[in-house]
Amino acid sequence: MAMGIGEILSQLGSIAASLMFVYAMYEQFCPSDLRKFVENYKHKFTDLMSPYIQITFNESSGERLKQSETYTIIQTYLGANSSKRAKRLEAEVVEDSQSPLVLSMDDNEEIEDEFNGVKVWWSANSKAPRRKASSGRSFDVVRCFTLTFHKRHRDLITSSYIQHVLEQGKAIIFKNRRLKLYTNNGGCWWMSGWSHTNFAHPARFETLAMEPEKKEEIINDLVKFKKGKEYYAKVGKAWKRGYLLYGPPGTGKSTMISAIANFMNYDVYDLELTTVKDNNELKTLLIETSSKSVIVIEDIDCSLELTGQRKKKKEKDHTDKNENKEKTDKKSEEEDEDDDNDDEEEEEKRKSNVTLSGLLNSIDGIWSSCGGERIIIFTTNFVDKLDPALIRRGRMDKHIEMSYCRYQAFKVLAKNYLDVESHGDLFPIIEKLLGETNMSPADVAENLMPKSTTEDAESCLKNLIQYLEIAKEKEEEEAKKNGEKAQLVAGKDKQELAQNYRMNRWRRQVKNMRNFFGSC
Ligand SMILES: Nc1ncnc2c1ncn2[C@@H]1O[C@H](COP(=O)(O)OP(=O)(O)OP(=O)(O)O)[C@@H](O)[C@H]1O
Repeated sequence: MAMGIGEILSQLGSIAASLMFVYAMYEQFCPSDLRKFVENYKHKFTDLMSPYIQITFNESSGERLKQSETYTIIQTYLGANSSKRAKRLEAEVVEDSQSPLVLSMDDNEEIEDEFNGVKVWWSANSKAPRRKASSGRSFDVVRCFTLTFHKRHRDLITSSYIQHVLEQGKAIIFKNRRLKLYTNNGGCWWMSGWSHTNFAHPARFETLAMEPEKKEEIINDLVKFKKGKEYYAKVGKAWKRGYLLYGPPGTGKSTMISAIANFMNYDVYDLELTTVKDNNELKTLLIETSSKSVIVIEDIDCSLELTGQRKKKKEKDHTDKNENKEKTDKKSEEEDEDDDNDDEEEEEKRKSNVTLSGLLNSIDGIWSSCGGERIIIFTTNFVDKLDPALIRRGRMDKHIEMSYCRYQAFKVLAKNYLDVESHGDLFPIIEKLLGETNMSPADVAENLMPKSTTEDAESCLKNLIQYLEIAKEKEEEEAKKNGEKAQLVAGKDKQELAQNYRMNRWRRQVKNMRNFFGSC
């Protein structure tokens, strides 16, 4: 006999009501032990029937329920994917990030991901913590991500996919983080160690004025280094690179360091050697540096104790100076020496007890104790003053000369400062003058900068030409003076030589006469 729809619905309704009643009775009156037992078997039964596996990643872990790093990395990875796919998102402002607004999946939201053609599902949930935190932050609920996948992909997911998620998540965190500038000159003798601020120098390779081939060579070297993890491991070398930047003041050594840090997305450790007490403190500071960083020692020649070759060179300079003293005007020489002594005293005061060997040991030591991915950069205005041991290949792998501004470098500055790439009349004049004068990019840049809002590019270029002409004249005068001085010295030398020659000839004649009369 056929049942009417109304009858079916009323029967279904009464079954549902009975089930709900039974469930409510079970929840209320069933002893907790029995309930646990039932739950356990219920899970076992569903696990047996379900072809899916679930892995849960909790927000907090450990005794103190600390924020789990893995959870944060997964959250970042899913954030990048879910912001495009999920409908309910949670927003958070993270201070130390370049993109401070971070979006992640909201509770009970689910998204699908695909890896090597295999589909997986991630869901965000909350649950009660298994145990209470012993101290510190306490949680009413613990948030977690659940990864669901088919059991036939277990190996792929557990070995490769999770690895992929962690790598991608870390890469996103690394890309978005704010760079830090660490310094060790806290200013107080009792405060050793690094302090940091955000690193926000705008220098980029695109705005760095130097010969394009040289720039490209450096960029290629950096790219090779960045991708070189396996290579360095294969050849058994620490994953580090040393650069020596040398050249006159204002040629862009510090600017280059900032451009390198921005290009590599590395933190900068600006090591002020003169405030480091001794070799031990230096070692500690270097060990505390993190990987993916640039360690910088500026003006290395001024910071170190006089050792080895520098000592010898100084002694030689001193002897040379004494010899010159006899040849040049005594008064001006005394004035010069007074100035030199003042400079030396000042330099001596600034020096710490870090020795060259201490620096070499510390630098070599960090590579064996801290792993890699660090770039170390020394800068100097006087490359000849440096001990060869300090800058030998292997320690300073690449020696980069930062030179005076020539035409190609000027073009970059003109583009940066005036937004002009050519000027039919003025560019050729500037090209010629830059070839005849030694002017630093800093000076060229200063002269290119408009002095008022009404000054246009052409008048800035004309200012530069005027400045270059004056500089050229000065250089020529200087060269003339030096030439005259050299001639004077050479003239005095000639007179002395002639006098010596006459004396020797006279001595020889006397000696011959003595011999002659002696033999008679
Ligand atoms: N090659 C360059 N490209 C772009 N700008 C430069 C360059 N060289 C110098 N400048 C400009 O000049 C200023 C000074 O340059 P920087 O401090 O980098 O020179 P430096 O070689 O480190 O000088 P010092 O030896 O005195 O420390 C920079 O702020 C920058 O604006």
